Amino acid sequence: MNDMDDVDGMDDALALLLDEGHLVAESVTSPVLPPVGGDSVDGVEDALALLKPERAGAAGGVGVEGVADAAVLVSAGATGAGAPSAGGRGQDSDAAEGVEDALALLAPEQGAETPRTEGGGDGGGPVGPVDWAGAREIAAAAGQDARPRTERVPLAAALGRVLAEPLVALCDLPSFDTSAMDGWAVAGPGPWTVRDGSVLAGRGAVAPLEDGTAVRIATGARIPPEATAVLRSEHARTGERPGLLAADRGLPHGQDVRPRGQECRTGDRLLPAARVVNPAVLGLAAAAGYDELGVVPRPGVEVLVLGDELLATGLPYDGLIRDALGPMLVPWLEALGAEVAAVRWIGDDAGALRRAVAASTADLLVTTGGTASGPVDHVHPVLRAEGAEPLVDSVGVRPGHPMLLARLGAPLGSPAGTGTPVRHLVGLPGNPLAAVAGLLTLAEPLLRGLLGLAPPVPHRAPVDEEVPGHPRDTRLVPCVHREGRLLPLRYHGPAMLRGIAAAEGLAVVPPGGARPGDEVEVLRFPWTTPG
Ligand SMILES: Nc1nc2c(c(=O)[nH]1)N[C@H]1C(S)=C(S)[C@@H](COP(=O)(O)OP(=O)(O)OC[C@H]3O[C@@H](n4cnc5c(N)ncnc54)[C@H](O)[C@@H]3O)O[C@H]1N2
Ligand code: MOO
Repeated sequence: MNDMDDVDGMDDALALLLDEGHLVAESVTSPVLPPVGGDSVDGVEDALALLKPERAGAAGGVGVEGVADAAVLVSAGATGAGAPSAGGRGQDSDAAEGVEDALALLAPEQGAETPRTEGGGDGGGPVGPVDWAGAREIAAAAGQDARPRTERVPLAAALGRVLAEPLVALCDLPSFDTSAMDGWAVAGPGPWTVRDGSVLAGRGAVAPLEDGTAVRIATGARIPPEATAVLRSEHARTGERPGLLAADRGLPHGQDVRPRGQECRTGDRLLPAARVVNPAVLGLAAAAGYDELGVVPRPGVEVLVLGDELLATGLPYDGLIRDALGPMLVPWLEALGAEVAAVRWIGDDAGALRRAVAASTADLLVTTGGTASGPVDHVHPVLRAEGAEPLVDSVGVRPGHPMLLARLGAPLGSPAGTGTPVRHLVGLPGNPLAAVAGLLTLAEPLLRGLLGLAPPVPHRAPVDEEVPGHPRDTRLVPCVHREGRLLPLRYHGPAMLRGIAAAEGLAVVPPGGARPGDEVEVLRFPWTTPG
């Protein structure tokens, strides 16, 4: 049992906070956490990242902790074969690879910056590894390159959509001179002779008001022609002389009259294109005469979930596990503005994957799993067979580095020639946190581009504590905000979901890590409010 569970009323997210920055050691050695066998490769890399300052002679305890962490990780991996809860088979080889990877990272030439490759590559060859920021730029540009389209939807269906064209006033606002208050419309200086009747909101034309006269008027009613001001009821004196109205203060010309066109004139641009329609925009559009709005069509997305090991329901058994990505990605993609047309469970069948890719008419295909080079990792071979153009093929980011982006040809059976829509495929790694990293690194900028949205203004915040980095790659770490500072969460291993489920976003930790107080970018989740 996790001792955190004992703390009554503790916020779920806070319960996941890292203690004293022991990101790596916590996930491997803590007696209250299950051992994490499969993460030993990443773990060793992370741990060795901690060694670097020590080797470079940096002062402080980080390097010392790093040494301990690295030793713990290597021994955990090496002895893991005998510990069923640590993953059982495969531990020895994981550990060996881990050590090799780790040693490779220590070599000076390996410590060099990941080369940043520009989009296009040399004659369509693999484009990668690309650094994290570069990958996002390529994805955004790929989306922006797609042909802009517009569809008209009724106002009630436009919430959350993106304006495809500027919102232009279809009428003056207000569309007639309007009384801003309940009281009397008056003509000229007082006192005024009161005319019979009342002018109410929503009524048709009213007779002109003669100089020296007044008529009762309601807020929102049309100002009678020739009226010069509105006298509020509470400022009026009546009864001093029958039928005569006076003001208890000066009444400037135009007082409490909203003149026609005060807010806008017909044809004025009220909002630029590419604004997300929120409830206030709907109100403005309605006031300005709109019954429907021209919005950018939601990019159509198909999700192809790969892997023979996946179950749709029930408890894991016999090496089978629950599909965590189908249930997570559909609403997440929709929150990013996509319309998910289908989720298909393809298994590890290369032929089925190729047929699904070839036939799909979606703007974006998102695959999960199968991005690496294992015996049943079919994404790369299928893309090659389909003649797809790789735009990004692996990214300098942890987790998620095998993620990829490719431009696809026309769907099967589509007429040759003009009008062929551009289709893209984002390949997400199978490990769930790695898949989220791919979603936010490649799919989100691509979708924003397809929607005509500019890249978001980066949100930055200082980290509350030391966050270890990878020596060459960016790290994406689940985090929460507390009092303006970012706290990284534990359970951040590539195969884990606990951290991300409690998180408000992913902290973008630069190569080498972040020191307490360093500002880092945060990729906020669509459902978290700015803070
Ligand atoms: N020789 C190497 N092997 C691996 C490398 C590498 O660099 N060299 N990278 C590792 C990393 S990092 C990742 S991430 C994975 C990426 O692998 P794939 O994209 O091919 O994913 P799979 O092998 O299909 O699955 C990985 C892992 O995730 C689980 N998974 C897959 N789909 C789901 C799902 N829908 N819901 C829940 N879990 C899922 C799957 O069972 C595996 O455990 O490759 C490493 N290997
Ligand atoms: O760490 Mo992998 O990069 O789990 O995606």
